[in-house]
Amino acid sequence: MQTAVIVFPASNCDRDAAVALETHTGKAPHMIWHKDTSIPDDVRFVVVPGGFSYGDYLRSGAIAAQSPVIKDLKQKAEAGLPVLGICNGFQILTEAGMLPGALMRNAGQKFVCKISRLRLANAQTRFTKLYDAKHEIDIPVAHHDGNYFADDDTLRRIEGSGQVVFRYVDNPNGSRGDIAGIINQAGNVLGMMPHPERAIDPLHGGTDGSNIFKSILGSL
Ligand SMILES: NC(=O)CC[C@H](N)C(=O)O
Repeated sequence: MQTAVIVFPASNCDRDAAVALETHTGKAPHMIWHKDTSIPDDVRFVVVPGGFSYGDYLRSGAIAAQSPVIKDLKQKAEAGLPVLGICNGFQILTEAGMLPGALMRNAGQKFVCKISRLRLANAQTRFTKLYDAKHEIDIPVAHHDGNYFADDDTLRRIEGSGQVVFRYVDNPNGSRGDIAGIINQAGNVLGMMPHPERAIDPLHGGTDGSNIFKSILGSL
């Protein structure tokens, strides 16, 4: 199955995302430079990877959200293409208006780099259906702007419609509602601050991230 990773200036988790996709599909993804204006039609799943696109200037993800390829990504996502935004990728998807809310500076003002324990807030999405809803999972985080914010109305709406997918057990960044990951209303765009692509091999210290890739790829 053909997948793709979008690469921005100063993406640094694009290779990890590519390894995760190749591990789960047996096929190398297309690496799509952000200046490309379209995503090839054979692509069935896109990862917007982590990193420090444009040096995190202005706001993390704000400049990358204006990249030419985002227009086509938006159109294809609206038509149903599944998209996973990881860390800086999540920031880019919120800045592009593809997911609600914003990622602000961590409450502690420091970069946080550790394994975080997550609860499944919704184990029935296309990205999480292979998880046991009762299990907690360990996935690494590495960010300075992971403090999820949404206004009260938005928060009520996403909580009410099952769009909160992951919550931190031990909130490392001050996110409202301990939110670590959310999905769009249509259920095909997931954004999360933790890095599932860094938890797919026992050599990573754990494989709890694998089921995200298996769930979404298995749904295609
Ligand atoms: N690992 C990442 O993607 C980091 C995201 C972003 N640059 C931040 O520090 O918040």
